Amino acid sequence: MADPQPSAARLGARKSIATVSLSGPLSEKLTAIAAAGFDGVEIFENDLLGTVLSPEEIRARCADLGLAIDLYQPMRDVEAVPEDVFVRNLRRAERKFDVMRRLGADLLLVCSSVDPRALDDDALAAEQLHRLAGRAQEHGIRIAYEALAWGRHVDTYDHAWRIVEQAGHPALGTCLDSFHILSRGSEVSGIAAIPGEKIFFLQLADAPKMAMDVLQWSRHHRCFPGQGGLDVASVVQAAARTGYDGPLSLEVFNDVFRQADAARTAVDALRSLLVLEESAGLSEPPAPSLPTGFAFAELATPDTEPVRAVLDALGFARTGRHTSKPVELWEQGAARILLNSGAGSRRYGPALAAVGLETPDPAQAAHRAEALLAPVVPRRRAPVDAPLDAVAAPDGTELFFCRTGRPDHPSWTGDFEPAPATRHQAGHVERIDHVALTQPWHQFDEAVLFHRGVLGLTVHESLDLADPYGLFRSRAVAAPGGGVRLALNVAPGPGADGQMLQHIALATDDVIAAAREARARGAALLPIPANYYDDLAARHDLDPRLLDALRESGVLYDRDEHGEFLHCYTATVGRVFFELVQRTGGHQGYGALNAGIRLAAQYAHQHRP
Ligand SMILES: O=C(O)c1ccc(O)c(O)c1
Ligand SMILES: [Mg+2]
Repeated sequence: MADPQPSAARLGARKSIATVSLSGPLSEKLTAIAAAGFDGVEIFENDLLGTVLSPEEIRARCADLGLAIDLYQPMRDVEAVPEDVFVRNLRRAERKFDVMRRLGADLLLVCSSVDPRALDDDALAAEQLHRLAGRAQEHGIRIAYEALAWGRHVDTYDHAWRIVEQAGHPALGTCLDSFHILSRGSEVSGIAAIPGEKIFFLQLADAPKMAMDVLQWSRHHRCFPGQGGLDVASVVQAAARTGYDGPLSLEVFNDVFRQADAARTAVDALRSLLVLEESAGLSEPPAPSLPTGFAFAELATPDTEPVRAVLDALGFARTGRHTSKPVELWEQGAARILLNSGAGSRRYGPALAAVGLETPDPAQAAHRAEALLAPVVPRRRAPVDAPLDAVAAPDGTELFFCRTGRPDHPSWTGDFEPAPATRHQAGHVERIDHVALTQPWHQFDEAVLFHRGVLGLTVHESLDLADPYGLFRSRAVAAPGGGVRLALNVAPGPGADGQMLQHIALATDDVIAAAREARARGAALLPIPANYYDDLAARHDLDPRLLDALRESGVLYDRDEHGEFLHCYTATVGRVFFELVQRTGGHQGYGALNAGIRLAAQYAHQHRP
């Protein structure tokens, strides 16, 4: 769990979150929300109905935790109904006013009606909302009217605002919700027409672009800003320009977050608001110091022998030994692999434990990471070790901000002394091309936002990859220039052995030669089915000699408008495997088209008779 840093959260606007966004009982949600560093909450009615705490106890709990109750919600199906129905609605409202008095809440969200009895009559809607606001005012309560994207007659924010304007009551304003606005494709420029003091509340949610019914989309797939495909910052900016100075409040309905750990989700949520504020130009956290390359990848395993054998076959040589820890440095070209036998698990075998990122300004990168609530890795170093700043990514991988071999900064390589060389570096490997990290399924969105926000990496489109027992998502995050590329994959489900495999892709100048030589030196490379090459011949107009060479060396092939991508894989050791890749002509991909072949081949290899 991240160390909450409320001071960072308190910069900029006040920040709130709707209790519906998190898992668990209300009391645990409130604890998680406060621990992350939020200023306030929207209490969702269902959370109140389902708790044994009385409204007074919820009020006291929030006060103890330093949380304001910014909103109570929702009240549904109020407006534009026949008079007898409306009279009953007013009676319903009185019950809510009473609960709110006991809670100490003074803002009630009313969402546009989905009642089949509601009439398409703005004047009636305005008149009835005016009466409701009058009643509310007697209790010191204000009403924020929100257009649901699937409202029966009112489904856009500008329509809701027109009704609020027509009603003309001081206790009636509007609530803007970025999901409803952006899911309908509404122009955010219209927000400028609303006086800031009539925007009573601002709710924020993102969502991946999906072609589906908007109600289902909203109720299952909302995510925190920066995790989906909507331009939430444009809504924040537009609202800020009106003079709106209320809280930025997250309201996310999401099947995954409803199950995930609330404390962790709350930190993820607050991080999304911090990144959003920066994107909207409302705050300036320390700027990212964009990584330019990989300094190293560290594998942890008590039993190093199987990995040493693979590294040796790939042409790496052991060149150094840490002066105070059981860690070996293996090098080839600019690719550096650390083998740490003082960590890792005997049960699962070798695993990727850490990645070193070449960073122009490591201290700056660490300041940003801290400001964005990244858990800082405690320095467990010997007195002589170079000071290294590191943070833990959501999957536990430690990310070190490094400056290797520069005179202006201590280099981690200074902690290594020359080791008796195993052999000469002999392969075609030039550097680390990318690292693929498998994420637990319920932390995927968090991981994407973490790498984008904390490291400043660019997020590429989400892909669906098929393996024999599942379909899972994959998203690349990369630094401009491509010096650092990470592929984030969702762990396939339990049906696919549920393994959290990770891999290190090594850039070569000649992958076919590299594969042949690695095999000759005893590497087990992943066999690729002949059917793949028959199909490849049909898909691409390849030189028959190249096709033969690919087939013979087990190399996969992909191509885009920029160039080619040739790659092959070693067998898996523990939880890791290596990939050899060759890019030509500025190819930017990762061989996604071949991922299904690779996964099927890995499955077959693992279950070979
Ligand atoms: O899904 C809903 O019903 C719902 C309720 C209240 C909101 O503020 C909202 O945006 C959606
Ligand atoms: Mg809403």
